Amino acid sequence: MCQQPSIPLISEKIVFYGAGSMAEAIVRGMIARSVVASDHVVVLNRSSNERLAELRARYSVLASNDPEQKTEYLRTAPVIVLAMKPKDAAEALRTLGPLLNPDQLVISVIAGLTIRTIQGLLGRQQPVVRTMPNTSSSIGLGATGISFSKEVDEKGRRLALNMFEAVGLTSVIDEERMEILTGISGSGPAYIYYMMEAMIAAGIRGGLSVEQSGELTVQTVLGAARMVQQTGETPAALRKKVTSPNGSTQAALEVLDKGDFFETVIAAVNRCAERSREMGAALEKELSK
Ligand SMILES: NC(=O)C1=CN([C@@H]2O[C@H](COP(=O)(O)OP(=O)(O)OC[C@H]3O[C@@H](n4cnc5c(N)ncnc54)[C@H](OP(=O)(O)O)[C@@H]3O)[C@@H](O)[C@H]2O)C=CC1
Ligand SMILES: O=C(O)[C@@H]1CCC=N1
Repeated sequence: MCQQPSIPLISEKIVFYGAGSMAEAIVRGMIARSVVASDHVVVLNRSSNERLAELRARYSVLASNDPEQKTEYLRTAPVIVLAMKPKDAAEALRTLGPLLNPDQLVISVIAGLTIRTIQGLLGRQQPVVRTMPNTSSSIGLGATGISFSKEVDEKGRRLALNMFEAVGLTSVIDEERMEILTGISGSGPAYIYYMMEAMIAAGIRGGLSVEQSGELTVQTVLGAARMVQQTGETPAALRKKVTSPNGSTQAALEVLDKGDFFETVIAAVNRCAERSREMGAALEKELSK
């Protein structure tokens, strides 16, 4: 694993095929860290011109919905990032396949979609990088799992790593582990936000102002994560330091345990992984159509 090393400038043109939250998070993170010039980033979507205008205004990237120009970008870009929803991926890949030449690197951020299915839908053994980033990439604090198809050469590996190292931590993993990684870090921000929503609501119900409860919760989550990172102590050891025998924290944790908090979180992570597999299986079925 590595985080925020000095990243060389990426000189290749990168086309984002899909221009939603995840594409924007990566674009924003890369541009904020100046690892790519904005005129080397192209964003394409299916139909929303307003969205493309928004991204153009925010990041000075290139964007187009003109069918001929779209085709030209896809035909020539050294790197194409697949960033549409799983339900839209099959059609997009079938259209993309015939446009590609063998050197173009395809990087997917799509949950569940396997390298085998991507190559099958493209109809060619394209070099493919399967990733699972998260939206914290937008502030350089992403966590991205990465797997490579055997066709990806050293230059392609380095390029993909540079992209995601620029926006946070990267972890190269066997593709079979991508679903469980999705359960931890791909979807993980949502669990933390949900926990924060509940803490903020509790504070407000107890009489704190919305601002007070929000600020205290954010600082608490930030401080807890930094403590784990900076002290090198385990979350369990740090938890014990907060928990005085028979004190208030112990009382709170007992309530969480009554709700089977620990096993519930594990079940949620596992269900996320299972759902990713289900989405992958649905896309794999597209191969026989
Ligand atoms: N959001 C997250 O936290 C994470 C998401 N992911 C993955 O990222 C992918 C995108 O998710 P997210 O950004 O949230 O989705 P969004 O709904 O925000 O964006 C989807 C984008 O895909 C575009 N699109 C749809 N069909 C096509 C097509 N045929 N050709 C080109 N573009 C198309 C849409 O364009 P239009 O608006 O014009 O229809 C839109 O710009 C998903 O596969 C998800 O699994 C991975 C990790 C984390
Ligand atoms: O919910 C989803 O399917 C995507 C994948 C990881 C985060 N969001």
